Amino acid sequence: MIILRLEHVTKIYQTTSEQIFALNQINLNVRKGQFIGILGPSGSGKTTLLQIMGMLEQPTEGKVWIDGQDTSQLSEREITALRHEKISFVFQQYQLLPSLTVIENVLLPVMTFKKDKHLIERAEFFIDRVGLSHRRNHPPAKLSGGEQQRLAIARALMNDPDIILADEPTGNLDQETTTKIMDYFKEIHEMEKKTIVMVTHNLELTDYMEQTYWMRNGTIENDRKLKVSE
Ligand SMILES: Nc1ncnc2c1ncn2[C@@H]1O[C@H](COP(=O)(O)OP(=O)(O)OP(=O)(O)O)[C@@H](O)[C@H]1O
Repeated sequence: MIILRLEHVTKIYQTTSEQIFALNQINLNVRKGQFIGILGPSGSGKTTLLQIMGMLEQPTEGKVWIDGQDTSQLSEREITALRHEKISFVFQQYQLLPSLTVIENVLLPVMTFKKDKHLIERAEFFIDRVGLSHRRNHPPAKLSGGEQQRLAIARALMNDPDIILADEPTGNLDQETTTKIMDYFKEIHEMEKKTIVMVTHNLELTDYMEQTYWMRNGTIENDRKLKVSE
């Protein structure tokens, strides 16, 4: 089953002096439960692609289908609701709220700090899952980079998304911490059957991925140099 489909997606950024074709006629199908990697040089369009997949940006041309829904037909409000229901993000810079504690950051996607026992238990479950129970009431600034990214992964699981979009999630981490974080992604992929799309520069991470694509100047191709599952 196709969970994410891009059809002739083009994204043009208009600056005062030029038009930048960040994406040029991208066609891509992601199957439910797949773990795919997007690789390519700086400026090739990887982040733009991920943002369009997550409906944070709209394509200039073309369509994005999420779980069978043509998102071009949706209002802003419907897009927000669909994103909340189906998608979570993990970023290179973690994007945690510094004034909140670990547990409050995990509760943020469900927008509650009230004493909803079920949600608090759920947040505690994911905090435990990423090995941060002892840090429950600490602010993110007290955590290491790897711990902050584990917290971001716990937060990403809170709304039980079908799709996790990760943009260079290990870009700020050393090799050992990178392996730990990738093991969490592997576990989420295998045990929770989440679909994961990960942008990375790190060729070594492709061992974790079932399929990889290579981007160049806003176009995408199956990476034949790397492992392809089909
Ligand atoms: N908001 C914007 N306005 C104008 N141009 C933009 C904007 N966002 C991205 N671009 C341009 O679009 C192209 C693709 O950028 P994008 O960030 O998607 O590449 P990337 O492959 O993720 O790069 P990196 O690996 O360096 O993060 C680049 O030429 C970039 O300068």
